[in-house]
Amino acid sequence: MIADVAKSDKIVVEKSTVPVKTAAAIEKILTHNSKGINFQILSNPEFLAEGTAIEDLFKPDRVLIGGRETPEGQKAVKALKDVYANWVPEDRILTTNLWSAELSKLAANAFLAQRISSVNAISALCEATGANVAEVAYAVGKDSRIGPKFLNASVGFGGSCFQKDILNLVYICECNGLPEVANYWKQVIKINDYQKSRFVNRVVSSMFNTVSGKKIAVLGFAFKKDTGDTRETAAIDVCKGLLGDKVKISIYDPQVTEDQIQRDLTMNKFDWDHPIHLQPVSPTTTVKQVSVTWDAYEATKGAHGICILTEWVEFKTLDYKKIHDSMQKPAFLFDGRNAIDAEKMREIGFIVYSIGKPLDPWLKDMPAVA
Ligand SMILES: NC(=O)C1=CN([C@@H]2O[C@H](COP(=O)(O)OP(=O)(O)OC[C@H]3O[C@@H](n4cnc5c(N)ncnc54)[C@H](O)[C@@H]3O)[C@@H](O)[C@H]2O)C=CC1
Ligand SMILES: O=C(O)[C@H]1O[C@H](OP(=O)(O)OP(=O)(O)OC[C@H]2O[C@@H](n3ccc(=O)[nH]c3=O)[C@H](O)[C@@H]2O)[C@H](O)[C@@H](O)[C@@H]1O
Repeated sequence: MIADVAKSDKIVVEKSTVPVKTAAAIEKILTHNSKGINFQILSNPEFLAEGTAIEDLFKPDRVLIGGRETPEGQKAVKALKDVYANWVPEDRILTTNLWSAELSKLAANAFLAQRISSVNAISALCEATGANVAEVAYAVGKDSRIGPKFLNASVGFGGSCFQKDILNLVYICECNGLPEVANYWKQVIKINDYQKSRFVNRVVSSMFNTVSGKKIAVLGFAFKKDTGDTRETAAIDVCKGLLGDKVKISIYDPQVTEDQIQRDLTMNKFDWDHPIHLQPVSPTTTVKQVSVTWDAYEATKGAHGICILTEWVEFKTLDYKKIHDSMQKPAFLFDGRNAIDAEKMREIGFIVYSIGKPLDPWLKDMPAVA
C-alpha cells in the first residue's frame, strides 16, 4: 500500500511489537515494489503501559530507535530522533541496530513478566512456610541491583501483550534452534497459569471443597486498575475455573460492561485473535450463572465469598462491615491483589486469604488443592 502511493523517499517506522527480523520482510516487500523510491525501515517500539499512556509518552524512561547501519539508515534514525528530541532529553533516546530494537521490546516485556512470575512463585512458598510475600518482595527489592518495581504478587498477570510477546519470543527461539532458551521463557507463562489455578483451588478448598450452588462475588474484571481492558485478564480464567464447579458469580468492575464480560466468558480461548468488530455486539450465548452489576454492594449481597481480582483503589474504601452483614456466613474474602487490609477484615469477621500472606488457621486446615 505504501509502495503504491509513495512518490518520494520514505521512512517507515515499526511501532507495533513484532517478531525479530520483521523489518527485513517489510524492507523486501517495499523494495520489490518501490519503482525507484528508497525506503528506510526503522524499529521504534512502544513502551507505554495502559492507564499511564500519556505520562509514559511525555516522560518515557527511554525511546528506542533501531535502523540500518548504512549512511541512509543512520540519516533516517537521526530524522526520527529529532522528532523525539522536541520533548525527550537526548540521553534517553537510544539508537541501536534494527534487530536489537525489535528484540529489546520482546525482552523488556519478558523480563517484566518474569519478575511477576518470580514473585508469584515465591508467594506459593510463602503460604507454605508462613513467610509474607510483601515483606520478602520489599526486602529483595531493596537491593539496588534488583529494585522495587513490578514485585507485587497477584492472581496472575494479564493484558494483551505479556503472554503474546513471550510466546513470540519462544517461537523465535524455536525457529533459531534454541529449545532450551524457549523452554526457559515458557516457564514464565506456566507459572502464571499455575498462579490462576492455585487461586481457584484455594477458593474451592476453603469453602468446604465445593462452590457448587454458592454465590461468589467477583470484584474487578479488568486486567489491572484504571483500564476497562479485559484482554487476557486473570479474571477470565478464575471465573471459568469456578464455573467448572457450577458456582453462581456476580461481577462488579467500575469500567467493564456486561457485554464484554459475557463475551470474554463465552469466547473460545483462541477466538481472541479475531478482530473485535467481527464479534457480535451482544453475545448470542450468555453464561447463565454469571450476573454483572454496577454496584459492589449489590454484587456481594447474599454471597458466600468475595474474590478481589483487580486492584481498583475504590475497593479499599468499601464499607466491608455492611458487606459482611449482607453475606452468608462464614463469609470468605479472597484477595488476589493484596488490595485490602486483611487484619481489619478479620476483625470484621471475614475468613481472609491474601496471596502469599500467612494463612488463616481456617485455611491452614484445608488442603491447598480441592
Ligand atoms: N496496548 C498497549 O498498551 C500497547 C500495545 N503495544 C503494541 O502495539 C500493537 C497494537 O496494540 P493494540 O493497539 O493494543 O492492539 P489492538 O488489538 O487494539 O489493535 C490492533 C489492530 O490491528 C489490526 N490487525 C490485526 N491483524 C492485522 C493484520 N494482519 N493486518 C492488518 N491489521 C491487523 C486489528 O484489527 C486492530 O485494529 C501491538 O503490537 C502491541 O503489542 C505496545 C505497547 C503498548
Ligand atoms: O507492550 C505492551 O503492551 C506493554 O505491556 C506492559 O504494559 P500493560 O500490559 O499495559 O500493563 P502492566 O502495568 O505492565 O501490567 C501487566 C499485568 O501485570 C500485572 N502486574 C504488574 C505488576 C506487578 O508487580 N504485579 C502484577 O501482577 C498487572 O496487574 C497486569 O495484569 C508493559 O508494562 C509496557 O511497558 C508495555 O509497553
